[in-house]
Amino acid sequence: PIPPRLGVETPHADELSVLFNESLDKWGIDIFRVDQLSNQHPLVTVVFSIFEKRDFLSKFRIHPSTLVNYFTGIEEHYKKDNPYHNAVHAADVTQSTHVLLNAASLVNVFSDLEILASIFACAIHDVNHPGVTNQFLINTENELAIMYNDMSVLENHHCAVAFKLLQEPNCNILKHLDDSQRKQLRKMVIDMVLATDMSKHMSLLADLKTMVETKKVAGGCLLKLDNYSEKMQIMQNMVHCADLSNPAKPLPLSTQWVTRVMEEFFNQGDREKALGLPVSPMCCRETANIEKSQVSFIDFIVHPLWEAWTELVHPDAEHILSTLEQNRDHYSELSATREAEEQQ
Ligand SMILES: COc1ccc(-c2ccn(C[C@@H](O)CN3CCOCC3)n2)cc1OC1CCCC1
Ligand SMILES: [Zn+2]
Repeated sequence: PIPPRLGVETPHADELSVLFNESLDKWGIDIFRVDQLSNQHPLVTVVFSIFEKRDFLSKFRIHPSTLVNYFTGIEEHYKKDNPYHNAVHAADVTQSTHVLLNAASLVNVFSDLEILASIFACAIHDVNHPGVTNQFLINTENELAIMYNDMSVLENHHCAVAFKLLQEPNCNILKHLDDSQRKQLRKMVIDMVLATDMSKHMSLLADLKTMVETKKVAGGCLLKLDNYSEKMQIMQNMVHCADLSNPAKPLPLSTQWVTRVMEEFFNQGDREKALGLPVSPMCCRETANIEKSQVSFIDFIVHPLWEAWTELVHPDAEHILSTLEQNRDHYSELSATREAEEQQ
């Protein structure tokens, strides 16, 4: 059976294809509207549409129904009752990376296989996320922490689940890649997904800054990426940027992500309290200052990363960095007024 266009059955197919025709390649597509219009299959439809746009079905000889089967399986393994780490987040990171890959200074930098690996890595990067942090799994001696010896527990799990699902019937989208391509793709996906572990953030950013410094000296061209590790560094930072892109999206989207992530963190805080464990930072619903936390998250983590990325792909990400800076000022003003109110 030929799968439906856009990869999903929905009464809103016309509206959804108009939305994709206008905004699939744009920073700031309303991914929450994609979730609604796709009958709650945001990841399948985003991946299907990107693969079609990039002609990956013919380039890699992927049958449409195999693509739909596999990413429907992946989507089902994203926990729907996670407020944040669910299939909408996966669709958001995937579509965001699709846009970043279109930067003029990245044209001809990546091969089709590297682009396939990046899109695939985003789609699966948080699959079967339990809605709690690595630290929580370690503190509660969760079976996943035991399985992965406390090392990048979530990220190892996401990768393993994704590759295991490839072995389900009619799900092997990599069937027609040759052995070398499949081995290369598997390594690239593992390298990118493991790099989404926030504990790797500082070293990833330091390497990116070094690369930007040397690139500036070498006359600003990115094309001279001759080894795997330099190319992978850029791909890892690109996916990490997309994973931390919520504060850099138009404000109406950014605020919805803040509400969702805080609800997930507060649920974790409730569980820590019930277990008599110390409540993790920003996870206590009674004391958290949401706006203030966003300002520090942006100032210490997100802005330094996007500043480095913007320099690397100059001038293609300027508008993203300025949106981030405007949003930061919005949260900062909000937190100042909230503090003033609390004084009265
Ligand atoms: C839109 O804002 C966010 C979007 C995504 C995230 C995010 C995703 C994964 N992580 C990694 C944490 O799961 C791991 N941390 C280790 C420290 O304890 C808290 C948990 N973080 C965080 C965001 O904001 C934070 C929550 C309040 C301000 C900062
Ligand atoms: Zn993520």
